[in-house]
Amino acid sequence: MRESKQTKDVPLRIGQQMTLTIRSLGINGEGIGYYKKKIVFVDQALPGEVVHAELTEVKEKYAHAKLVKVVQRSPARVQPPCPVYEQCGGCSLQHMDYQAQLVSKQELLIEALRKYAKLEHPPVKPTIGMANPWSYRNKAQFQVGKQQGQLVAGLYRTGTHQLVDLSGCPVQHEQTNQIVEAAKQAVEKLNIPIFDERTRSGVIRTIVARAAFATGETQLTLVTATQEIPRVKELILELRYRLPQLVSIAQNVNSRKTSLVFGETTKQLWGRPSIAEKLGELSFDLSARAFFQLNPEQTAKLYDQVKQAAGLNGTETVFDLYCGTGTIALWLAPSAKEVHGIELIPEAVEDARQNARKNGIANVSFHVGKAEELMPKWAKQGLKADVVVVDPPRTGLAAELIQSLLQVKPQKIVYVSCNPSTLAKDIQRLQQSYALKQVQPLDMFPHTPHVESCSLLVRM
Ligand SMILES: C[S@@+](CC[C@H](N)C(=O)[O-])C[C@H]1O[C@@H](n2cnc3c(N)ncnc32)[C@H](O)[C@@H]1O
Repeated sequence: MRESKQTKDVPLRIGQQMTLTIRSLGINGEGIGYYKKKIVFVDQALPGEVVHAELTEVKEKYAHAKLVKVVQRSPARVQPPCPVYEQCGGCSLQHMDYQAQLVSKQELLIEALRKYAKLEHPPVKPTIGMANPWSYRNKAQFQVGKQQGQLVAGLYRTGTHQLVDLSGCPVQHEQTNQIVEAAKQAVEKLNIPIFDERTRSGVIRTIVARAAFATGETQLTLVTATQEIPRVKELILELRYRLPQLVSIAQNVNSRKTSLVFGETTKQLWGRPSIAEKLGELSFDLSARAFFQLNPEQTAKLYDQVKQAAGLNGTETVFDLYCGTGTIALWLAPSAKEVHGIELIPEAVEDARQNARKNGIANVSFHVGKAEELMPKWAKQGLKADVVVVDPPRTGLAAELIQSLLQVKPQKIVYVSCNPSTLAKDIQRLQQSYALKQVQPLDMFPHTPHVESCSLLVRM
């Protein structure tokens, strides 16, 4: 179907079919085309392709469409290897060749910096990818349910309550897949009831499997709606028989009506309360609920980029803002005079302090609070940084923090971002006193549209 004059002033409607040329990739991995100047996001369409698409949603400024047919195919189009790729929606770029994914992530950053930071030639480097972009996730956190009498474990299809079975998920590490399968089999064999959200009856809600890549230790946590698990002793024996490499079996109790996975109470059913993991030179004890980055191989590369950008010589005071469990601070501490971290969540700060003790690192301190409140307060008290690392959530930096950075003027700002748009908007504001020297994209989650980057801003 060609764009015709006939339809020029007729509003678009759901169900309408059209032919579009896809110009670029959107932040959620959809192809972007234009129909009479209106932006149309087409799921699973790739840049350079000509596609037939059918509108599924029409808004004032944009529309969404589903792909009906690829008329002209991109050379980057590949057959997605995962059998539930369409239903799951987690890896929405699996239909794109991996090298092309890396290029598109670099382009997304360039586009965002052109649009919001008004930079004609943003200094964005090629994306650092993975040699093997599969089996990279160290943790599976799968809901369980019954479908046609079968026990399934996986994730809900986006926007629905339909569970997609993720047996053998190709981005999960082999060990986490094995743990999930064995846990399913053991629960099924012993007839332990699965939690049913509608009736709010049953026991098992979620299977959480974690593997420590550096040490090979593994951990299983069963999240239950009830305090007790029926036949728990038999269950432990079954799990140990099926998974001889397990180091830790825990139960977390979550009886609330909530979309949060974990409840307040965790009980150790068998083995050690935590597993040992290493990242670079650092050691970690990971308890059932402890946060740890999901792709350790890329995390180490990201932190090396942060270190390189910070360019420390041992004399600097560094702030690690939005520090989580303190891993960036600990990565930098041996090269700095001192590092101070700020993080909103008290449990994460506790973990950060514990991680510092475990690694014998004394020139760090971690503080609970909002970065935008503590940093100006410290400045008033005379504590200022030479280098500030920020790693905010998707929303980017708080306006008060940007203001404080512009007042205190540290020599360097190293900005770790998971959202090109907010990064570019924040850089636009910081540009009055800082020059953007480089942006290094890094692929933390291959086959997903997630774009992580590390940028260096230097005081002018
Ligand atoms: C992207 S994570 C940072 C992770 C950490 N740097 C790492 O590498 O593991 C963002 C963190 O910022 C924290 N956070 C959110 N808002 C904050 C605020 N206003 N001040 C300080 N921390 C905040 C979140 O709790 C979260 O741990």
